[in-house]
Amino acid sequence: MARDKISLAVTCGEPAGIGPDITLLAWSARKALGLPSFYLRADPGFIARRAKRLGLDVPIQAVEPEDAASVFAKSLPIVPTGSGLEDTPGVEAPASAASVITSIEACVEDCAKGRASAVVTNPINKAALYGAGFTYPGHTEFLGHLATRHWPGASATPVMMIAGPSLMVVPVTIHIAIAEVPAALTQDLILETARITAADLKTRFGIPSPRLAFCGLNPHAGENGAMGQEELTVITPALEILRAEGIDAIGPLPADTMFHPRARESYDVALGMYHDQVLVPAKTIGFDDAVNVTLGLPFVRTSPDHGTAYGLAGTGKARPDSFAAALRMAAALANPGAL
Ligand SMILES: NC(=O)C1=CN([C@@H]2O[C@H](COP(=O)(O)OP(=O)(O)OC[C@H]3O[C@@H](n4cnc5c(N)ncnc54)[C@H](O)[C@@H]3O)[C@@H](O)[C@H]2O)C=CC1
Ligand SMILES: NCC(=O)COP(=O)(O)O
Repeated sequence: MARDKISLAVTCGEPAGIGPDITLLAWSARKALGLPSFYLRADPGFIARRAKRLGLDVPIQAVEPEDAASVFAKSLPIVPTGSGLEDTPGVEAPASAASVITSIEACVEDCAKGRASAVVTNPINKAALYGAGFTYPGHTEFLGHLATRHWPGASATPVMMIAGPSLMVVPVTIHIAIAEVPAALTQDLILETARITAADLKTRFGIPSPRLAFCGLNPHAGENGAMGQEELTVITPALEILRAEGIDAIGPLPADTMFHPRARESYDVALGMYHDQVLVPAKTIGFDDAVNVTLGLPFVRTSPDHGTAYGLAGTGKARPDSFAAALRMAAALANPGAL
């Protein structure tokens, strides 16, 4: 199939959250938002009920992935996936967990089979999925697993990046308790994360010599060991290895002073030692237009930078901006060199 006829595959996400809302709102404003063709893998009846609740006139058409592009201009293409879902905005329904997972699996398989150009995920309720036996901390880790299922032998180490117009960040440790961070922060993990980040910024984002700025772990980047040892024993030695490999590795820098506008001019991506260290500045600066993109996979995956926002589901108040940015970025990344 010609590449321009292949659509993006969008997952259902948590049915009680705002995923359905932002998908419907984005499709409704597809021209103004400059959106590429996409299809949703979900229960069409459920999506129609959410559209009605939101007062949106969205014609829905059940399709196969290959036909999505040809109907996208006139109707929202849905590939029926999973079981029928109740429309209960804001109310967790444990029974929907299997459909949420099936939708993610099916979208990745579409990519592997050349039926989709990239995967865009809607937000999931992580705790709800854990309750149903889901063993991965989040999409990022689950997608790494699915990559090994569908691309045997391909290198698949998922790295989370939140990319906004004025700040891109990567957390080295991701979804773990803060108490576990020091033990999880190894030289190998820093090296692997940095190498994948540098490689993907070159090949996918078109930055020929990416500048990677690393946060310290401790206040003042450890103040020469007075406020913690990890900068001296783990981070700095890793950065020396990266520099010897030709990677422009800056730091470790005190995290509290590296996100103001002038400081941000000195690097292309900031690597934090734990989730909130870099996701707080990234979402504070660019909540509406930043995109969560998984590096290190053999396929393209993006997502809005926000979660399920239960309080907004079904109200029409959720903003589709970050989701729209995720769709545009996925389409651009699926065509290497386009960004
Ligand atoms: N990629 C994913 O699947 C993600 C899933 N989550 C999950 O989402 C759930 C809720 O997490 P929270 O930390 O509360 O974050 P959240 O992003 O759902 O909400 C944080 C705040 O931002 C607002 N907000 C979020 N999206 C918005 C939008 N599109 N338009 C307007 N306002 C918006 C919410 O109303 C709330 O005030 C958790 O279960 C978490 O695991 C969180 C982040 C990413
Ligand atoms: N805070 C970002 C986040 O939780 C995204 O996780 P993932 O589900 O994309 O792995």
